[in-house]
Amino acid sequence: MAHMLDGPVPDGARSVSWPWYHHVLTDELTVDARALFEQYAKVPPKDVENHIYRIRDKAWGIFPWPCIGEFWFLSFGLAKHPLYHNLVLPRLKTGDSLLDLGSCMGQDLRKLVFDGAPSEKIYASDVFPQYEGLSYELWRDRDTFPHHFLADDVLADNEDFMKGALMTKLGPGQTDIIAINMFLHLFDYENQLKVATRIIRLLSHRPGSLILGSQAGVRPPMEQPLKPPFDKTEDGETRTIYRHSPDSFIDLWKRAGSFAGVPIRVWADFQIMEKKSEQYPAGVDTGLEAVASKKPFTADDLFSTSSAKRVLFSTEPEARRLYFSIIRT
Ligand SMILES: C[S@@+](CC[C@H](N)C(=O)[O-])C[C@H]1O[C@@H](n2cnc3c(N)ncnc32)[C@H](O)[C@@H]1O
Repeated sequence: MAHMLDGPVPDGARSVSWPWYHHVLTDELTVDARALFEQYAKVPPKDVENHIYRIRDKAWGIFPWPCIGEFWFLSFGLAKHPLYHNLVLPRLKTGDSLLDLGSCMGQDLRKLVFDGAPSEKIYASDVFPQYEGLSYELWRDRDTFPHHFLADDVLADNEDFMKGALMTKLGPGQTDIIAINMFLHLFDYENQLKVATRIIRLLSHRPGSLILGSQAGVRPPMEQPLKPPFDKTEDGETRTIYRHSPDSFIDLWKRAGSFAGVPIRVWADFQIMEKKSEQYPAGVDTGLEAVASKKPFTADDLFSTSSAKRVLFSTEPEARRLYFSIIRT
């Protein structure tokens, strides 16, 4: 099955004329994002924008992902997940390990460390090995951030995947938390199932181990052709991706759980709004305090009470951000 990384990058794909290459920062550099550059990366305030433009253009030269062109890497997707503060951070502080799969510029891991997570057991993995060096350049932490980058291709054939860095350096059944942000939606259905099954195999055998993230979603779920110039392979084969609704996403993971022979519970829902300031309309009980007061946070909190769900709202049919958690039971 053809996918985006099959074959050479099409001619002109790195042109800065594509609409997903934004020439200037507008509201992407939030106060929170700026804080990370100034306080974590120690970039002088007046240099922050130019620092971002310079490294963003290097990343565009590696591969012209929309998340690079649109400065999505400044939005720290993991930190917006409803379980970030209540579950992910506390568990890392008590010794859990975390893998960021499809880590790109490594921003979610730096945000975790900035928010107090220890860095010893956090790992990044991406198909492009160049992101390791570029992340150090962006975050200026080569001497302090662990060199835990595993270059690997989650779509590799079985033999190569078994010999790859994820399986040999990290190993099956080892990782307590696996973050996949803006990742699975890059693939067609068949490849999503293959990758989801591999992710479940990487997950720790301990009940409560967690896979979480967010990605683009749509209702009803559908296969979509990729946008030009990635819509066709050199041989003229059409490239497609699969966009999920919460229900189809849950079904995908249940199938992957059965393939892997691992018991899991899956939760997925759309979130109405992207911007934090708009997320919780006045008067809405977010449920976060109720969640925070519960120790320990259990799988039941996520699935059978409304606590996590109350921060999220299913909405009308259209493209939305889909948030999800998969817990090993
Ligand atoms: C859209 S970016 C998202 C990056 C980041 N997680 C975020 O939320 O901004 C997807 C990432 O997945 C990586 N990726 C794509 N195909 C992959 C594959 N077959 N194996 C491993 N990583 C892959 C890309 O290189 C890219 O860094």
